[in-house]
Amino acid sequence: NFQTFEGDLKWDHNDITYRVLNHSPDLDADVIDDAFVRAFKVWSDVSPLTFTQIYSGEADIMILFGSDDHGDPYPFDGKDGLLAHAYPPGEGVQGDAHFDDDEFWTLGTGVVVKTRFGYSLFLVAAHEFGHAIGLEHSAVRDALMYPMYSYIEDFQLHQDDVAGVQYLY
Ligand SMILES: CNC(=O)[C@@H](NC(=O)[C@H](CC(C)C)CN(O)C=O)C(C)(C)C
Ligand SMILES: [Ca+2]
Ligand SMILES: [Ca+2]
Ligand SMILES: [Zn+2]
Ligand SMILES: [Zn+2]
Repeated sequence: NFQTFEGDLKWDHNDITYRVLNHSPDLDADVIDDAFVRAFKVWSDVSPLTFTQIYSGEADIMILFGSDDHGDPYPFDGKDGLLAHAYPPGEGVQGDAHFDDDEFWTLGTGVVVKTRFGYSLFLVAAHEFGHAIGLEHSAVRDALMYPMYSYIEDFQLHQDDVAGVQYLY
């Protein structure tokens, strides 16, 4: 029982672009970029969507790290609590994904110790990108689109998530 946004907001094109506006100091820039590539692949593997990184101009999905007030009406809240947020498909800020840089961002795989004390950028990004392509939250506890973060070692997209994206695209 996935949910879409009011009126089934979706992209009117399948070749979606994204741009990483800045990087968190917690991880190397290429590690961050790779986490985003893997998070987009979660969705492109089960839909006709493709995600291409651009390095200038306006992309569909503009990605940034910010803390507290970061230029939109939804300020972050310091360490823990709200980890990130993203807007459903559309023009301008729609489709964009923002990550709270007061969190300690770690890898989605690898040193579990670090992940125990941090949040997996891969898992959080995969959730945010779900919103950015039109999925709202799911009530299924094991679904990626469930509203609460939980660290999963070997991540698998839940059938509920797949049903949602395949319903839209
Ligand atoms: C650890 N903190 C949490 O679990 C918090 N949940 C989040 O920050 C959501 C993102 C997670 C699911 C990656 C916010 N969200 O839905 C963005 O699209 C609270 C449940 C405390 C709000
Ligand atoms: Ca946008
Ligand atoms: Ca926070
Ligand atoms: Zn924001
Ligand atoms: Zn969410």
